[in-house]
Amino acid sequence: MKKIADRASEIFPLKQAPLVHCITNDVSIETVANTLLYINAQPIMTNDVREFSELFKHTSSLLLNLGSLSKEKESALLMAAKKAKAKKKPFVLDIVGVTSAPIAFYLSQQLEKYKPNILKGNVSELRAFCGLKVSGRGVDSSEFDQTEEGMEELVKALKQQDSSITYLATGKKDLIVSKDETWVMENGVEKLQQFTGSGDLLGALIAALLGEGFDNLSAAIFALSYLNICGEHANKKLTSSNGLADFRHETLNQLSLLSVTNDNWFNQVKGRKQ
Ligand SMILES: Nc1ncnc2c1ncn2[C@@H]1O[C@H](COP(=O)(O)OP(=O)(O)O)[C@@H](O)[C@H]1O
Ligand SMILES: Cc1ncsc1CCOP(=O)(O)O
Ligand SMILES: [Mg+2]
Repeated sequence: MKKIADRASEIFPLKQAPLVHCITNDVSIETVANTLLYINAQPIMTNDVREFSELFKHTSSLLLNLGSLSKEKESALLMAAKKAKAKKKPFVLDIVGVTSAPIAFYLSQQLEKYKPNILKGNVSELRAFCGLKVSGRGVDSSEFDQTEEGMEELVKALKQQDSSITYLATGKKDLIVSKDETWVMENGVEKLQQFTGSGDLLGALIAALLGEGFDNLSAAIFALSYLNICGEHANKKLTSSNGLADFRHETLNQLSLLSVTNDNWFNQVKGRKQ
């Protein structure tokens, strides 16, 4: 952790302004694009497969998000994943909604075969992905899926998935499972669950770090910790007259501020390797 912490102060804002191609959902698309700009990455939100050949010559990484699916988006997601594998372009797969959307679930299984660097979702989505019993519905996770036994069961199931992929399950505690290492991370505040797109923008942060050249595990740990510590700082700034929209606004503000005002932000990370 000490070695990682030494590098953390220099990560944000990103030095190389990676261009991140995002195929994401209609709900949080603007938040995702702005998130990338706030950390000095560049977003391009393109679903049109006719543009992919040219676009892939210029992009640093790719984000695929299964929220608000359509037939057209399904084809774009499959085509982008296929191209990413062929061109060795790093990509994140965010399996939004697989808990209760059978088409998204089937698509997540197909897309996994193209070997995303990171496959992420909330704890309920990752449980559904692994075929475990779930209480979560829609796109949100359930606290009943996050008991100690439930989390242990999920770690075991993730360890049996594809060992070339790093899996991230988010919630009160976050699990990162890669071939050789399992991490349990504990930053963040509950309010992060109460604005739509917090998971989606995390996917974009990870994709940006992959585009900047970070390895899978470092990209997951740095992006997750940065977002969650931004949320903690935002929460501290709120008074009783602030609502959840202010929390959202301040968390997004912190994406461009935290690294500048707290160059030792990584010392605030709570997490451990199992
Ligand atoms: N109860 C919680 N306490 C602290 N942090 C949380 C909590 N729930 C979610 N988070 C954090 O919020 C971010 C989004 O996670 P989550 O809400 O699980 O994703 P999604 O929006 O995809 O459902 C993650 O960084 C996660 O660690
Ligand atoms: C509400 C909603 N419906 C389809 S996609 C979406 C946004 C999901 O965002 P997140 O996964 O970050 O909660
Ligand atoms: Mg999500």
